[in-house]
Amino acid sequence: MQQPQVERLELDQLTCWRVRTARAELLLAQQGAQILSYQRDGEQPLIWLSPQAAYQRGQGVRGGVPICWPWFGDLRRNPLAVQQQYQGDSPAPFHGLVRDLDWQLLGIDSQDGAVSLTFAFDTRTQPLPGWPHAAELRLSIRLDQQLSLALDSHNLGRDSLAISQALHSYFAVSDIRQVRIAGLDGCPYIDTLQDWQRLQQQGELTFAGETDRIYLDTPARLDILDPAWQRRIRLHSSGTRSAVLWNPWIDKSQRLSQFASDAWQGMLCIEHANVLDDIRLLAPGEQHRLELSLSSETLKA
Ligand SMILES: O=P(O)(O)OC[C@H]1O[C@@H](O)[C@H](O)[C@@H](O)[C@@H]1O
Repeated sequence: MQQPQVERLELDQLTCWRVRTARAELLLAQQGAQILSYQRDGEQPLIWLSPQAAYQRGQGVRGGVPICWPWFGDLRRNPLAVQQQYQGDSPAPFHGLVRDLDWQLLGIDSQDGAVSLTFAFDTRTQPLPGWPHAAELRLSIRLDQQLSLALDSHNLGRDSLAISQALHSYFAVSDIRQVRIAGLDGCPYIDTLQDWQRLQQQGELTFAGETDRIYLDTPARLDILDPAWQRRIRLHSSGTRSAVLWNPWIDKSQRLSQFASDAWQGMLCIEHANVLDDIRLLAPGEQHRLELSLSSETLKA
């Protein structure tokens, strides 16, 4: 069996690792413990990375799997318990505080053709501006036949802690107008583009315009069906009952950083989350694990 290889490299200002196994390649950055890309041999990329991506310190990279924590999106749209944890004077950054900071690499382990990497972010040694709470975040990444991520949030303080979060995964697709998402039928969702109305999904989700929705009561399994690439991407999750489905479409693409004006056609985000009714309240000492694993198979016509 070909032994996995892990190579450290600098992409412009960022320290990154390229992991190669017998069947796949993964690229990740220390900043934000961000997966940047994932491609299985003989297939199109599974995780999308913008060709316009910039590798600059203090700036999130467009694409991959950014981690949104300790809140998701606009803090003002979060439940009060999450908002109250932030005491900063400056406006709260979108998607939390850790996506453009360096995490610590705790270790790389290679066994039986699989590679595991663990990153940590400890607010006791790296205090977050405006967020005076003791917590440790850990991201465990495992690359074998599939890609598995586990994000652990551990409350190390004396008071309970309210967090919202997401694994903001960007997926590569042939053409957004032709893909379907299975598994959401019957789920309630908030359409953030229609005054945050609460609606209900009927059947599979397809895309015909800008989409920015928060799905609730989501199941453990979602599938991306991509007939033009004859591919089904399977997403298995646990510790999450909410997911954000996002595609910027034409107009919003013009306003996004590190994003070509036609890039919306080849990507979509499914962000496994803990948001709105699904935020987590951690008692002192309590931990929460959010898990996601990704695999793919041929989609028969
Ligand atoms: O440009 P950012 O901060 O990475 O955010 C990208 C998108 O992230 C999604 O999670 C939001 O639902 C969108 O509204 C937002 O545009």
